[in-house]
Order: sequence, then structure tokens, then C-alpha cells
Amino acid sequence: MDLIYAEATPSGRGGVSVVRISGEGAKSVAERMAGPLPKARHAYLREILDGDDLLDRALVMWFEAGRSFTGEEVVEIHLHGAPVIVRRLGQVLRAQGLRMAEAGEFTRRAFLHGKMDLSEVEGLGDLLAAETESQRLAALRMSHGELARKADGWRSLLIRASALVESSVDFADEDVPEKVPDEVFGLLDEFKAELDFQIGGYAAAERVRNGFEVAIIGPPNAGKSSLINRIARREVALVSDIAGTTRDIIELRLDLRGLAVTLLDTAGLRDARDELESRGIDRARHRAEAADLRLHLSPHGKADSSLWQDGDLVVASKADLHPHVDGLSVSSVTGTGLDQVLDGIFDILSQKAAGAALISRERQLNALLAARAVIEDVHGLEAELLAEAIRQAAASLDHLLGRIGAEDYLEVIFTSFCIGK
Ligand SMILES: Nc1nc2c(ncn2[C@@H]2O[C@H](COP(=O)(O)OP(=O)(O)OP(=O)(O)O)[C@@H](O)[C@H]2O)c(=O)[nH]1
Repeated sequence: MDLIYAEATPSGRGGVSVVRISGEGAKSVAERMAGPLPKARHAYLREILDGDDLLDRALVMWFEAGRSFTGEEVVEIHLHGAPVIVRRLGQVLRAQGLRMAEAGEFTRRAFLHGKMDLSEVEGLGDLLAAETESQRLAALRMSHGELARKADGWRSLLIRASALVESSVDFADEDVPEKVPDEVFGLLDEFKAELDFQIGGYAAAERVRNGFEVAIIGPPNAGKSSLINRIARREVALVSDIAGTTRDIIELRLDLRGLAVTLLDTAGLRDARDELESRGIDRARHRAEAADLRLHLSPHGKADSSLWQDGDLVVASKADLHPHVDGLSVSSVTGTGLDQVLDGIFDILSQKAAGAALISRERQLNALLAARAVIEDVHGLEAELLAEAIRQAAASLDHLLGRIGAEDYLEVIFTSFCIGK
């Protein structure tokens, strides 16, 4: 593979800018500019020269092939964080025949050299995109190979089951049909239970990764837009005393005590006065139905029965005008009750998040569903068919970790990576 380079830190001004080089001969490239670098994984403070020209004084280190992020020979140059220095270094590197890396190319090489499996690549992508604490934690587990380790455990279980099936065939009397040992079915049931746990917790994990949706619904003029603005501490949605002001859905993404949440401000629910309002209300209903939680807001603290789902939250608005005794109430003018409303939303969503599995992507779900499908009805199967089902289940695990069939998917995943990763 050819030599590539890219700035690993965000481009722009800063304390340091790290430029990374990967590929065979990376060390010689660096030594031509910085002088001898005898020991791997040692930091050398060096003058970086372009011929006789001093480019910068920088920290340089290299990693030998097999013991680096990409699995190839890698050099890191820690320059002063000025775009002009990075640009000059890029010119020198290109003159030496290097090319600027494509988005995600370092990680792609790490994958191709077996430094990471596909689930770890996905985890790394999520980690770089993480905005909230729960996203960070889930991504960290994935990028550190937790799913991969689980899958390896399942694989050992399948290997054991498969060996038991094979031995029952080898020792079978020609006249007596082979008897598959009960232990095989025990192992497969154990595997099935693990799959069911992951599949059952997928939806919650996906929400943790992409964010929960909370729809604020209620009659016109209930104070929905005012509440969302108060939470955002800025004017995200238009507020007026004209009923029917909000027509389209307005989204506010927020970090709610570590959970990623999108609040939806929706059109006030009533019999529409015109075509546009009617479309807005239809849209509001659909999004509200599909949301993870509905916050029913009205001055009287009443829920909209047509959209009510178990576990929804009812909140009385305009608490400064009509003091409420029971239930949650909020004033967007004074801020009274706001923390309690946010606590209420958080409690409901964090309960949902508590059921999250490790898998959080549709691709991972599909691999596990495929494994689940082939071992669904294995009890009573004859040995050869059973052996085949076990092989197929193991192949699904290979798909999960990208050991097979990863090519098409790699294109999709790396487009979301930045250059230098
Ligand atoms: N006193 C008081 N007035 C409020 C409060 N919240 C909203 N209002 C007022 O009520 C009116 C309607 O508020 P909005 O936030 O636009 O209500 P909405 O539910 O988004 O209305 P639609 O867009 O018509 O569905 C505005 O005049 C607000 O200033 C509150 O907590 N206290």
C-alpha cells in the first residue's frame, strides 16, 4: 500500500497540529526531514527541514509495522498548530511522492491489517461523533471490542457444539441413526438466549446512539414553543398569541443529563383553519405517534386522548397564571417547574436506555437476526442438518465482525469519517 499522510488534528490554529504518515518507508521519509530517529515509540524534538529551509521545530515519533494504529509503519509529527506550517509540510511530503489520505483511510488500513474488526471501526466512528456522555460510553465499549469479545465467546460455544455433532456422526453405528448429544441443544439454547437479549435491547441502544425523540403536543397557544425556547435558552421557535403559529415541526437537539434527546415542537392540535395548518397538524400527529415520549402540554394539564400512550408525561403550562396543585406544571415565563419537567423526561428515557444492548446499528441487528433464524428450530434435527445450521450461525458472526462481506459496507461507513482518521 502506498504512503499516505494527513493532519490528524482538526485543521486550524491551535497549540499543536499532528500530521500522521502511514505506509512502508514512513520512517525514512521522516528521517529525510528530521534526521535519524533510532528508537520506535520515542519522542524526538527535531528541526524539520525542507532542504536548507527550516519548516518548524517539532516532536517526531515513529511506530514499527504491526505495532501502530494502522498496522503499518507510522510516523507522527507534532507541529506548532498553524495552518501554514501544516500546508508547507504537505507540500514537502507530496514532493516525496506521498498522497493525502482519504476520509477514514487510516482506519480502513487498520481494519485491513486486522488491527480492528468492523464493530470496532463502527464504535470508533460513533466515538468521534459522540456528543453526550451516554453516546461516549456506548461508543467506547464498542470501539474497545466489547461486541467482538462477546461474538468470540459465542463462536467458541458454536465450535464446541459443532465438535460434539461431528463426533456423534463419526461414532455412529451404520445401522443405528446417530444420536446428537443433549449438550449440543443446551449450548444452542444458551446462544439463542444471548441473541435474544441483544436483539431485545437493540431499539434502546439505537436510541442512545441516535437520540431519543420527545414530542411536545397540545392545543394551540398551550405554550409549546415558549417551553422549547425556555429549554433552549434562545428563540428556536416562533412565539405569538395567535393560535396556530407553529405549523412545521421544529427540532431542538439537547444533551439531557448525558442522554441525546431531540425535542419536537409541533403544530397545535385542533380542527385546522386552512390547508397548510391541516398538513402541519397531520405531520405533528405522525411524528408524535412515532416519538419515544409525548409531553402533553396544556394550561389545564390534560392529555390529548387520541395520542395518549402509556408512560406519557402530562404537564400543565402557564403555571404563573394558573397555579396547579397536583401533577407537573411549568411556567415558561418564570421558569418555575422547568427542572421538574426535565427530570420527568430524563427519568422516563433513562429507564428506556437502561435496557440497551451492545448492538446499536441495523447492520449488527441483521447479522444477529440471521444467526437467530438458522438456529430457531434445531431441536430434533439430524446431525448433518444441525452441523450446517451451526456453520451458518457462525458465518453470521463473521458478518457481524466484518470477517466476510465487509467490502460494500466499508464505503458507507468511511464516508462519515473525517480525513486524518
Ligand atoms: N404567562 C405565560 N404566558 C405564556 C407561557 N407560555 C406561553 N405563554 C404565552 O402564550 C402564548 C402562546 O404561546 P406559544 O408558545 O406560541 O404556544 P404554542 O403552544 O406553541 O402555540 P401554537 O404554535 O399556536 O400551537 C404566547 O403569547 C406566549 O407568550 C407561560 O408560561 N406563562
